[in-house]
Amino acid sequence: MSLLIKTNPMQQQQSPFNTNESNKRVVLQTRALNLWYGENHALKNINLPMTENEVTAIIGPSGCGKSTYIKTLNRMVEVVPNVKISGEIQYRDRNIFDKNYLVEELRTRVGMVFQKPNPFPKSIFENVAYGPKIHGIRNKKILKEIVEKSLRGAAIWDEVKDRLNENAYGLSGGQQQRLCIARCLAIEPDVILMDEPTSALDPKSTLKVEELIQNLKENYSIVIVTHNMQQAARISDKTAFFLNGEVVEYDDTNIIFSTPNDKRTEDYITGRFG
Ligand SMILES: Nc1ncnc2c1ncn2[C@@H]1O[C@H](COP(=O)(O)OP(=O)(O)OP(=O)(O)O)[C@@H](O)[C@H]1O
Repeated sequence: MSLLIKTNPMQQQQSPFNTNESNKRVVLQTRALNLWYGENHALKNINLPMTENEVTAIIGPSGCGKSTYIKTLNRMVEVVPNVKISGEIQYRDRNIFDKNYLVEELRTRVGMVFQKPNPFPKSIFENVAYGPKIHGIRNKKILKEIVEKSLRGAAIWDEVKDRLNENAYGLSGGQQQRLCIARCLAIEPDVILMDEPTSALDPKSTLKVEELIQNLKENYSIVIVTHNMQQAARISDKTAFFLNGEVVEYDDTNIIFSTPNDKRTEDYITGRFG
């Protein structure tokens, strides 16, 4: 059967047929998750694993709950008034809703990169050093090392190494997004959540960030919300298709984009709706 959307052949080689590879550990496990904004039942009985050192794409039409779900994974969604949540999300061996699990602690492990690059109005250096400083690191030499390592990790070091003291607003949009990824790496997360990280970028910057995501999965587990089907097919290992607050289908990306189980998935990825 021919592929509906071209997927990355490397990923097909790594995980040819199924999602139940015993060698992949689950880093975040969602069980029976429901979320309401007031009366609006936005997430309905979500059960999803997020696998270690893989990219999981969350796809689906506007308003289906993608952003809500990803923001639930690091409890950002709870800043919205009148949010009610039931169910469980396990990060490694802990329930993230456990009263004894501090939100700040969770967010150092589960970092987030937003749709629009949002650097602070500070120097490039200070943007990256900000998180470590908040965590009490004051030693200049250590901070310098963290900043360099994080900028290298976000594939932007060579472009900014001679202008670390310049304001981050002077960078291009694509550079700003990679800087925000560096800022996220500086707190040494385990999981990186990305909410449409390339939607505000031009095609060239998008490609750079996509390449970066592919490299980052060696050391991190990544969850990415994207409206871009080609992007999901290119860079993710697993894909979850959301519709009306429910997960219609979750599987290896090459299966979702070639032989999906559910007609609604096929209709969506072939552009029949959404
Ligand atoms: N802060 C909020 N307060 C109340 N309702 C909200 C809030 N954010 C989202 N919703 C509602 O929750 C549902 C899911 O929205 P969400 O933003 O998660 O969808 P999405 O799939 O990310 O959409 P898009 O692709 O357009 O970003 C929608 O009905 C939306 O109106």
